[in-house]
This record gives sequence, C-alpha cells and structure tokens, in this order.
Amino acid sequence: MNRTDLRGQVPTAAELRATLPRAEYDVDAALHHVRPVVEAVRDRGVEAVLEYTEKFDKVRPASVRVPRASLTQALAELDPAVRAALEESISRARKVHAEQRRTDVTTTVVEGGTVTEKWVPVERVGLYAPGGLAVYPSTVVMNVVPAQIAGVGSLVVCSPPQAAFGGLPHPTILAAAELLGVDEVWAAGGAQAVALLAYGGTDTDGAELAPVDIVTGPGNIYLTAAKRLLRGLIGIDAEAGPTEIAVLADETADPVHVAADLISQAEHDPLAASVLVTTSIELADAVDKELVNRVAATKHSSRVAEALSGKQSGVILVSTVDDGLRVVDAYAAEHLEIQTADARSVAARVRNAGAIFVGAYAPVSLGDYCAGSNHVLPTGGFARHSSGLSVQSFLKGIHVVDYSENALREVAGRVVALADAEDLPAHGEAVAARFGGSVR
Ligand SMILES: NC(=O)c1ccc[n+]([C@@H]2O[C@H](COP(=O)([O-])OP(=O)(O)OC[C@H]3O[C@@H](n4cnc5c(N)ncnc54)[C@H](O)[C@@H]3O)[C@@H](O)[C@H]2O)c1
Ligand SMILES: N[C@H](CO)Cc1c[nH]c[nH+]1
Ligand SMILES: [Zn+2]
Repeated sequence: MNRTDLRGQVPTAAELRATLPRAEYDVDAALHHVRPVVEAVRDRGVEAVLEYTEKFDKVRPASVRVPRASLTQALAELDPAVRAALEESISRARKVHAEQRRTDVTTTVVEGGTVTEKWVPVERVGLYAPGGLAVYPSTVVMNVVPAQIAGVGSLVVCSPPQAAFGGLPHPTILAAAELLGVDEVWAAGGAQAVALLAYGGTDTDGAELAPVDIVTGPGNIYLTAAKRLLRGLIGIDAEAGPTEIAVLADETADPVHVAADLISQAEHDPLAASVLVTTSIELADAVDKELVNRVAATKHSSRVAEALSGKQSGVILVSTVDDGLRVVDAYAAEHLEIQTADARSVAARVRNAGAIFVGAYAPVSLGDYCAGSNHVLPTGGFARHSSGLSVQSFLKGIHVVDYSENALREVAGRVVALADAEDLPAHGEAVAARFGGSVR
C-alpha cells in the first residue's frame, strides 16, 4: 500500500484532510448521469424502470414487484446454516436497536405550560439492499430491523434483479425479507430504484408501488447520486458509499489480524478504502508482507488488489497514538478499528467514526453481520457530522405545545416585545387578541 510518513509533523485537521488517502468519488458529477434516469421514472414509471434495468442489469423481469410465492419459496429453499446465521444476526440487531427507541418526554415549563417531544415513525419507507458486485441479505436486516422497531407501518425493500435468477433479486435477499416479515419487495436497482420509491409506479400486472417518505440503504455512486437528487421529495439517511476501514494500531497489534481486516473491506469494491494508521514501522512492514500472500489467495483478489493499491488506501506512519487519533478523527472512517495497547481508553477518545471496533476480537466483519450494531454507516468523511442507520433514522420528533390561559398570560408581554423587536407586530397581536387586545 502507499505510504505517507507523518512522523515528526503536527498537521492541522484541514491539512490532514487534504493529504489523507481518499477516493475521487464525485457524487455531484454523477448527478447529470442519473438525472435522465430519475426523470424518465418520474414521467413513465415502471416502463422506464424496466428499460434501465435491461440496460444496466441485463435482464427484463416479467414484473418488478416480486411475487409473494417467490419470497416463501426463497425462504423454504434457504440453506439452513445461512438461515440460522440470519436469525442470529436479526436477533442481535433487534436486541441492540430495541434500546434505541426514544420515549416521548414532557417538560413542564411553567405551571399550566408544557412542551412534549413526541416521536412519530415515518409512515412508509423504502429500504435498499445492494446487489451489484455482491448481494447483501445482511443489509436487508440492517435496514429493516430499525425501521420495524421505530414502528414504521409500511416497508418496501428494493434490490437489483439478477439475470441468473430470472430477474428476481438474489434468493438470499428474498429469504431475508421473508424472515423479517416484509412482504413488499421490488426488483429494481440503482437510481431507477430510488426514483421508483420516490415517485411510486404501477407494475406491468397492475400492482401499485405507493411513494415512500424516506429511502435508506447503501449503494454505488448512481444510487447515492439519485438519493442526493431526490432529497427533499424524500428523506434519506447519511450517504453510505464504498466501504472504508481505518485501523489505528501500535506495535502490539497482530499483523495477520490487521492484514485480514484491511482485505475484508477491500473485497466490497475496487473503490473501497483500507487505511492503516500506525506508530510502528515494523508493524507496517509486516502487514505489507502479509498482504502479499493473502491478496493473492483471496477469492476476489483483483478487486482487493485494486482497492488496496488505489489512491484511497494506504499506510500512514505517525509518531504517537495521540497523533494517530488526530489522523483518524480527520479521516472520519466508516469503520475504525483500534488495535493498540489499552484499546478501550484509546477508543473512548475517538470523535469521528461511523462505528468503532475495540481490540483484537472485534473485527469489522463481526459488525457487518452479527455484533448487533448497524452496518449502514456514513462514508467519505460524513462521520464527522452524521450517524449510521438507527431507529432514530425512522422517527420524527414533534413538539407538542400545550399552554393554559394563565400560562400564556404570564409570558404574553415577552412574546409581544420580541415580535416588535423583529418588526412582526401581527405575531404579538395574535397573543394580545386573547386578552382583550393588550398585554402590556
Ligand atoms: N456503507 C455501507 O453501509 C455499505 C454497506 C454495504 C455495501 N456498501 C457499498 O455499497 C456499494 C454497492 O455497490 P454495487 O455496485 O455492488 O451494488 P448496487 O446495488 O449499489 O448497484 C447496482 C446497480 O447499479 C446500477 N448501475 C450499474 N451500472 C450503472 C450505470 N453505468 N449507470 C447507472 N446505473 C448503473 C444498476 O442498475 C444496478 O442495479 C459498494 O460500494 C459497497 O462497498 C456500503
Ligand atoms: N462492510 C459493509 C458496510 O460498509 C457491510 C457488509 C455487508 N456484508 C458484508 N459487509
Ligand atoms: Zn463488509
């Protein structure tokens, strides 16, 4: 991997951001490519979805809505070991996400005056599970579990149709949906899926897809560009693009673990990013050596090799773990592993990461499938300001203001004073009208 030596230097966060490895992933540039797709689906519905599906997925499904029988059949035919693993993943995710459900809080501001923050689930959501370079039944779990726990009443899953399966999404995607009790699945991928979810459409056999309020889930640049384009008409989660792993390690880390973990995320995409930040040049050398053999032997060797040699991946040498923390905070990785002495206390000092994996026995792959945490996480530095998918992503907070006559009278003069200060006297008059026209 490329090396950057920052030992003996103390760059600012802005300087770090300018020098750290990062892919050229220009979502804005992809907007012009997906705009015609989105507009065609808006104007011509499912017919346009099918045209783009033929073009990009090389298959034309008979219908875009997946028949109910295909869902039950997929689960019936699912390998029992995969079923057991999905059940474990679902049950752990439910355990963690159940604790996230916020309860309504009522604050008594004055006697007779309360403000309640009420959490209301979004009515209908569209959940995307990618199906390009790999298929992601685990992402069905990570989308559906928080939405269900939030209390969303209507869920639809979209995943790309697979030519090898007659235009249906991959059977493990269908089986995961069935296991989770989701019965509305549509075979659409990328930008056309997001547009279909946002605008709705009528299938070839007359089945209706009602527009959703929010679309969540990760995907490639076309999916992300469509989410960015349609944001406003629909809500979206944080952008979750090509997978990233950063490992902050010192001389106590095992190079075999570090190399295996860097490869694990590089296998998602040639654009995936694997970054090692270390105080130890010996560890960096040992990891590089380990990578040579492992990359050659791994199944998706060329994809991994491309990701690891890309400008988005590399080794950063730092003088101290404190300097390393500054680097990983500036980078704001989707996944951050801490493989140092006293990993817990180092992890406690991290500010920016989608998820943090502490110590030798918490590899990112555990979080991808079975830790109970969510794997739909912000990439591209978005972890500086955004969180991963959670129950909260599917809830809206509404303030409910309930004041009695006396409680309003008590504060009426203040409202009028502020309204006058803003030269919006009608605001004050709306209060005064309740008290005979004057509150002074
Ligand atoms: N951050 C996360 O939480 C997370 C989780 C899982 C996966 N991922 C990432 O999601 C991404 C999945 O990408 P993918 O490509 O494998 O699957 P995908 O489902 O996002 O994309 C496949 C779709 O892209 C569309 N497409 C293909 N070529 C196109 C073109 N030239 N123009 C317009 N549309 C086109 C096709 O319609 C196809 O259905 C990977 O980068 C992976 O790393 C991220
Ligand atoms: N690492 C991905 C999130 O970036 C999630 C995933 C799903 N399956 C395997 N990995
Ligand atoms: Zn992964």
